[in-house]
Amino acid sequence: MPDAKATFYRNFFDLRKSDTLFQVLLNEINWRQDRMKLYGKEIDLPRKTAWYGDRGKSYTFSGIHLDPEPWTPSLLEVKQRIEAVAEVQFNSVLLNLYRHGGDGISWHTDAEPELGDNPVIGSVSFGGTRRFMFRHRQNRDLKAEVELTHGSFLLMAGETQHFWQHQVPKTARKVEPRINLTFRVIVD
Ligand SMILES: O=C(O)CCC(=O)C(=O)O
Ligand SMILES: [Fe+2]
Repeated sequence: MPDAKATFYRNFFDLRKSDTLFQVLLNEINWRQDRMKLYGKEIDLPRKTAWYGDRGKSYTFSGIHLDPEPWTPSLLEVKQRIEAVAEVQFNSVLLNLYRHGGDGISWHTDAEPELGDNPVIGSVSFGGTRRFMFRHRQNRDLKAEVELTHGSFLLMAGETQHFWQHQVPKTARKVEPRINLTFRVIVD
């Protein structure tokens, strides 16, 4: 991918660890149903979300203001493992729960001002495989995609968020529930 710095690690967590983390996160995370404005109407986001992190690192996402809940042991375990390769210290994580194929996230960049200029985003997936698609903002013919499998880790850095949008499309196929964790660095 030109104008990007993205690295994919397929089996970053082994199967046993991934199975455990999926179950623990499904049960222990305080999943919320957030809403967003779409053409003047309030609608449910097509996924459940949660926001955990260091105290005081609050964040605005799609017009929703989120205060972080305190780290849990399993979140800290995942954070430590990915920090070893990401070479940054993450201070917060946005979690997404895609319950079925009707859940997804549409085209966007992770370019909120809280993230600074060239954000490092560490994205970990557990559960059902979903497509993760990229498209270049200036040249829409430039595309890339990766299957985000159980236990995988996608690291995005450098100018990726300036030049590339991403999405997890909804699908009519039968897919298992999926948990995604996007670790971020909120700068103050
Ligand atoms: O579920 C994913 O893999 C992507 C989530 C995402 O793009 C986000 O939360 O900003
Ligand atoms: Fe994103």
